[in-house]
Amino acid sequence: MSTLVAVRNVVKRFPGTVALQDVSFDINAGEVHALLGENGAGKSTLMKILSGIYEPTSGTIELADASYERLTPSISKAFGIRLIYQELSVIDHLSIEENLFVGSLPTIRKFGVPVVDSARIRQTALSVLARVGLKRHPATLVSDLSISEKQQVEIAKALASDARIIIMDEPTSSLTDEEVHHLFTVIRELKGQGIGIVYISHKLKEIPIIADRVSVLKDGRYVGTFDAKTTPPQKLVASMVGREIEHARPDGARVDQDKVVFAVEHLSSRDGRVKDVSFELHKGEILGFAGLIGSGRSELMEVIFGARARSEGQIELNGKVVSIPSPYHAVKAGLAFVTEDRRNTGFFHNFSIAENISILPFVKNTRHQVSLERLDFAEEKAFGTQYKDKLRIRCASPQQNITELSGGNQQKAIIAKWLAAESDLFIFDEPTRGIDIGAKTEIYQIMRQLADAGKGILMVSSELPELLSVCDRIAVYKEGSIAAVLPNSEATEENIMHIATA
Ligand SMILES: Nc1ncnc2c1ncn2[C@@H]1O[C@H](COP(=O)(O)OP(=O)(O)OP(=O)(O)O)[C@@H](O)[C@H]1O
Repeated sequence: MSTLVAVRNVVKRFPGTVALQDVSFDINAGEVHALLGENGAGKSTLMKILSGIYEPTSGTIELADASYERLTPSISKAFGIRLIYQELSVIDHLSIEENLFVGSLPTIRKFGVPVVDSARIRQTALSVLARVGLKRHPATLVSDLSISEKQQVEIAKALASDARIIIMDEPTSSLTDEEVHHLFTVIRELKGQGIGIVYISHKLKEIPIIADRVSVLKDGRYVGTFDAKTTPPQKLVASMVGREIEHARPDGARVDQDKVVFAVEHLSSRDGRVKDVSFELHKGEILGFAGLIGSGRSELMEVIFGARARSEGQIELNGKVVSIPSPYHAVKAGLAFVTEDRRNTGFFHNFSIAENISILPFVKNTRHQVSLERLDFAEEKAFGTQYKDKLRIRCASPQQNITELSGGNQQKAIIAKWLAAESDLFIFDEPTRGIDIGAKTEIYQIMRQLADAGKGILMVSSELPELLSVCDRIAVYKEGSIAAVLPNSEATEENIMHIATA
């Protein structure tokens, strides 16, 4: 197999952080090369260097026969390197074919004037959609597609512009099992066509199924490259984390069945997405919500949090009916919501880590409008340092802008924000998406500690093993309502899926 790209001894320093320290990595034509590492290990930084977004501090990048000290986005693009982010970048209000050619519309000259070459667009669109197995008309609006179809559009877009290397960052994080299966079929097709795939994932079980080689980064350093099919997962974990991972299983002994800390009665949303939902949460209990992607679990959490209009029903927190017409009221009432859409609703982009963590206690404890003069900067700094240490947030300092953190560390900062607000009821929606295996366990332990301290915990997850290992009871959600609630002792992946799809 020929080497398409080789990164040699790359170092990347940011102020206060060494993101990559002497890292080498290469990609062959027709292979899937997985990249593993804990949150903040340097995976995204390495990929951004390959895309020409970041300039390495030192080291070289070899493309075919030429060697570069840095790539620019145009060199990277011209060579055929394409990066597909976890949060897809397709444009909803354009059609599939318009998305495929955004920024590079092919033109022809008619009467001496350049006009869009619609025939070529249609022809190329049909050909690349067939390559990714997307059975949709090219004129379909992207807003009408599912997440997995949008992802296929992104891959098709890479193919339409002659990709030689496609980097996929956590491509299965929002897909159902069936969609993952389809994606793997597409990846195998692309391999067969000689395309090199870089596959970033925190899901270890995917590695032997889809990858040929796997490289591991730890704290910005290159650990090694292994055969993806034969290397035992424990060896990969050990090289990635450097310690044994324990799993927190609920024992249920601390659940007080007689004390209800949170109750929802006959809750419905105005838009009909949530239909007459009732449940109770007991002291010390973690209640999980299983269901298919799109079954409406997040919508239920939004209604509870006042972010989606309620038509009927009531909510009780610690025995008192609470009025939650908006998220502001939810915060005031003591609710916390770690949303699944981290980038858009998780944090304030222009704020530091410390500011993000300390903003809610301030909002919660003041009757006044938030104004800069009222902020206590010493307290803010103290909050930042306290939670950075408590949740082991990997950052140069709590004063760093939150957008500079790796995805997983941003998630920890979001959890810190709600812990700092001393909330009473925590809603965790897909809390470990994009989170590494070590940090996942830390998040489960935080959830268990909160439950033990008498806080209510609701957890939505599409990872059934995670729900089974963390939750005391699991509500199976289907088409906007709860179809069944199973105690952990009776719940299995099979019976949950059976109820969710019946
Ligand atoms: N623009 C930046 N400015 C400062 N530091 C940065 C910047 N980008 C990344 N870093 C730091 O570099 C380190 C590596 O981050 P990177 O995003 O590459 O990690 P990752 O392995 O992709 O993690 P994750 O699995 O959480 O996405 C982190 O400590 C991060 O805070």
